[in-house]
Amino acid sequence: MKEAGQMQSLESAEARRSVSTQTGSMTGQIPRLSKVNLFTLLSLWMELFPAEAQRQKSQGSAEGSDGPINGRGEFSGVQSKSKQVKRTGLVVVKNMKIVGLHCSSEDLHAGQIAVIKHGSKLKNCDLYFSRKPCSACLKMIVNAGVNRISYWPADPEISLLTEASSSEDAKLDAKAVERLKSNSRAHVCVLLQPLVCYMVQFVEETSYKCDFIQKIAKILPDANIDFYSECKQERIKEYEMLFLVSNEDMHKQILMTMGLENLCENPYFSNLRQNMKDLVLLLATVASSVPNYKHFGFYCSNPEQINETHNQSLPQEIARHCMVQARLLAYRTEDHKTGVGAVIWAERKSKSCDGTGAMYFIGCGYNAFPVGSEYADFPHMDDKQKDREIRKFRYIIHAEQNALTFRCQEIKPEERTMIFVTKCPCDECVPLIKGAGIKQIYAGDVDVGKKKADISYMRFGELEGVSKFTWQLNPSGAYGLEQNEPGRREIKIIRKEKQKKKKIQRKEIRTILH
Ligand SMILES: O=c1ccn([C@H]2C[C@H](O)[C@@H](COP(=O)(O)OP(=O)(O)OP(=O)(O)O)O2)c(=O)[nH]1
Repeated sequence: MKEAGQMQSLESAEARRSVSTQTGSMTGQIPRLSKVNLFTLLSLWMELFPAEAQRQKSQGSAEGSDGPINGRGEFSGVQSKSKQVKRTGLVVVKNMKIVGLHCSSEDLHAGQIAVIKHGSKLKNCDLYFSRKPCSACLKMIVNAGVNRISYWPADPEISLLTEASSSEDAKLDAKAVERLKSNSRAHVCVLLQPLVCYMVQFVEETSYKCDFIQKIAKILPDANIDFYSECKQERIKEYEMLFLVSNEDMHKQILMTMGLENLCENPYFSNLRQNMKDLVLLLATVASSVPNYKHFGFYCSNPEQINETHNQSLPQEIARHCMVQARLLAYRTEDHKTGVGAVIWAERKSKSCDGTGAMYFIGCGYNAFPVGSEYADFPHMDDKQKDREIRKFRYIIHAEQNALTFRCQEIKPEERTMIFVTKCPCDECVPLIKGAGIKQIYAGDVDVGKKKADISYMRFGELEGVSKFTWQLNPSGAYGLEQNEPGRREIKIIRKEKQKKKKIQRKEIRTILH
């Protein structure tokens, strides 16, 4: 209870720090995602990590409609019926910082993976599960001395949503979990906070306006303007099926079997379901802001680099997945105008035991004022403010800088380490990223080449030795657009303009040097 109290007071302090906006949002306030909700959303998002699905797909292990791969070749969240094991996402948090993002694999549950990866370092950590863990995971986690275990209150890891014959084991497991819970020091709880006012509208507005959607709208002006809403509706349906229990009575049954009788009465039950629905809607909205649309993706603009294996990009599905994580992180920003999120992943040479293929988490961050500072300690204004002294730029720590500073793993030179940033890295961050040994950058390119009064984005375009994958229409042209299609024409024009700009820049440099 004490810990829950601490968390509440921390969150309400954060709510007080939300500041009035210059951008004229309808509320006059920029809402921020609470840390509790962010961790919860990331745990759901990890449940959807595509790497394992890909591996299984390539091994041809799809098992029809009940198997892990659904008709669209996507992970449906359900593993084989006989095993009754659901795929689970997990976020490990230490001192309010994310130190691990995991998801279950064919062989291991997310909780078991956390024990393998962190060992005794799990002591005093807070764990956020996308499903209530089973007894096999809980006994090890409790034994490691974790502080809190929070879980998404739908169908647990050992499914209670199955036929009576096989649910006997599931019920026994739920009982064992309750027994472990009552004898453990760790606080095992459902930790969903209602979203702050206007959060959903704010996320909708900013997702639609984000670079990725706007670039599609710009390059393919003839594209169905509703593609974003269509994509969002699809995501909402998909995630509701995965993360909510549609039948209220069945949901109550599950909650009762999981020891949550106190949540089965109204208004608690309806509040719980509403909070769950809001978070699912938010996740779907953010996910559709980096859409799987036509031939858009993260591509290298330099055609000479494309064929070198070192520079090869991740499968688009995984790149998009990591960028959505970065976009979720951006909703924690302390900059009331521009939110930026960054997440760093690395890839081992061989596949690992968890559900992320060979990938593992290095660190993440968002743009914020120095740790421990209070609202009004530092200036918040942008470069439209005449008085340079009260501009934010010299004080705010960038998303990439926080991700690098608070990383929980070393960056190894022999491994492919990748950073996903929601915005083009600025001139302060580019040399940091390169110097840290990061091999690939996935980003938008909206401000590339811009020099603003206090911040500039000149170095990203010129950066060498680090592969850059920006959000664009597949430049290989292998997507079969007609030559006279507007998208193709636009690309050619943009490329020519870029080349012209580069030529002018080079000329300018030469004149300065002489
Ligand atoms: O690599 C970067 C670059 C910037 N930022 C953050 C710092 C600052 O909080 C904000 C600056 O954003 P921008 O360049 O868009 O300036 P603005 O004044 O916020 O907006 P604009 O000039 O586009 O109106 O983004 C990062 O986190 N990483």
